[in-house]
Amino acid sequence: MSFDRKIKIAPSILAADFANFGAECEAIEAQGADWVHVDVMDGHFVPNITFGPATCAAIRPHIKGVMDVHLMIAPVDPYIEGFAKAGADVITAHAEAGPHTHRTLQAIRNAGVKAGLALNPGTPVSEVEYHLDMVDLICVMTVNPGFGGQKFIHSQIEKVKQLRALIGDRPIHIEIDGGVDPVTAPLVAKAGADVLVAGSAVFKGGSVSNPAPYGENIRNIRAAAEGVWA
Ligand SMILES: O=C(CO)[C@@H](O)[C@H](O)COP(=O)(O)O
Repeated sequence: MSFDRKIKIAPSILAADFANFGAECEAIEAQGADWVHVDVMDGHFVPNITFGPATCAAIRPHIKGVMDVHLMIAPVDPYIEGFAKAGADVITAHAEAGPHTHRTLQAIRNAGVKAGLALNPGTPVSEVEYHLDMVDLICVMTVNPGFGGQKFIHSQIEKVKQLRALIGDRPIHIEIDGGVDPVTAPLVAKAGADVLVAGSAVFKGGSVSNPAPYGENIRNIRAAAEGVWA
């Protein structure tokens, strides 16, 4: 997985057909998705339950590109190895998931996977300051984690700007997760984000048997985000 700062669209399969994940992953990649974002929730760290490493392993053969696994679970450390073995390219843990973030990031990298750190909307940028040498991605939650289809929290744009200034030239992705659509994508792209996770705004109007809307939705988000540099 090489590093670049081009806009990458990462559809969240939280908004996909849960009975058809493999075909959904193939459909979004065929329609232009750059990464596939996989939301793992435990009903404890967040008030929703999705799936675990077995589901990730099952969908892995259906993903040609990057499998971006977002762990909304606590504790997180006992499960890192399982998600790495399931074929994750990136594993993102939450700064709020436990007291030993540095150890968690070490464990992710030791498992041979790129390490991501997610910040809830109320968590300040200073939380990542002493982890910059340990992260490949910082995920700014622009909704409270747990559910798709929520409203984008605008206060997080300032956080993205602060992060961009803090990161400087380091090869660290800034990922945005929650409420991303063609209206909010340019706001976060301008602030310095490069990976845009979008669930409802990608999957709306389409299906495995009618995937063209996925392509149109992805193109619209990408064009809106890239438009800020035009
Ligand atoms: O992690 C989460 C929610 O916890 C996100 O990945 C959402 O699934 C994004 O969904 P939309 O806001 O784009 O519908």
